[in-house]
Amino acid sequence: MAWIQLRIHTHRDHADMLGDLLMDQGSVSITYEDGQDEPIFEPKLGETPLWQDTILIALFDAETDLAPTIEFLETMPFLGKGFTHKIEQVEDKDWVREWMDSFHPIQFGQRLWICPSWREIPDPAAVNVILDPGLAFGTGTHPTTALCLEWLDSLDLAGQEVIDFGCGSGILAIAAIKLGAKKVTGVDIDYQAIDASTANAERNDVADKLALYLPENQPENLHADVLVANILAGPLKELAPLIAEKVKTGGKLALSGLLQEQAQEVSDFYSQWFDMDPACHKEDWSRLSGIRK
Ligand SMILES: C[S@@+](CC[C@H](N)C(=O)[O-])C[C@H]1O[C@@H](n2cnc3c(N)ncnc32)[C@H](O)[C@@H]1O
Repeated sequence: MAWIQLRIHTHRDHADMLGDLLMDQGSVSITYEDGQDEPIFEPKLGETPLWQDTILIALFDAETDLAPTIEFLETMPFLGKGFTHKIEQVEDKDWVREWMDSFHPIQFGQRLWICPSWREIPDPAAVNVILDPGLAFGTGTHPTTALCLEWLDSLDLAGQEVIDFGCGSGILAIAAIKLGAKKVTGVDIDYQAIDASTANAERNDVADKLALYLPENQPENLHADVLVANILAGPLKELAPLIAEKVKTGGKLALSGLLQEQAQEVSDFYSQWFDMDPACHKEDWSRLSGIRK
């Protein structure tokens, strides 16, 4: 089945209402895109913020005559006569296949691979984490995850206790276990991340070494040899005393989720507790690392 889509530039204050109107007009799905370059990095739980300049895309069955819908929208005061819009044909595809085709095994550092379950493992003798994209963040394709995976691969984790703060899909926690960690604790504010990490750990046969907590349930006196936190600059600064307290003297720390321009400030802040290394960068993102004083 083929489709047509109607693209309309709108303001975030009108986007939801416009979406509802278009669903009433027979649209089968509504999607929102950034109309400018205004990144939204990490919305709070339960929030779905939109961009000031939002592009709304309404999908319709290809047989739909959109003329009455356009006429109707022209009566809306926030759009008006001759409002800017575009109608596009969308060729039908096997979207699941298309999506699956875009994920491939990726190598991080010397030993570690992240492999989608539907792909052949390129190097069965390597350290392989089987992981499919899901609702929680963390497939390995984002530079911040990649920087943390490369850092974990560079360590000798045999027998070490590790904390993964902001565990998302569990990708870093599971990689740490497969790289030799004795025990890993994953913490996340999002219960979907806890569920995803549990399922991914089970699939990788490492669930017995992974303990997962929402922050309010994490054990007191949780201490580790290695702590990795891929969150964002703001929370990393807020959480700094708590993070520092969890790392044993001489223990190792990696922080990511930082934009390059934020790295120096966060590094300076953490140097109260850690001897910090120079930052590593990938695309616009940075990773900091250090040793607990
Ligand atoms: C960028 S994702 C990282 C996921 C995964 N560790 C990775 O490297 O791909 C950040 C995760 O941190 C979680 N998070 C954000 N703020 C947090 C906080 N204050 N405490 C614990 N987790 C937090 C989010 O829910 C999200 O799952």
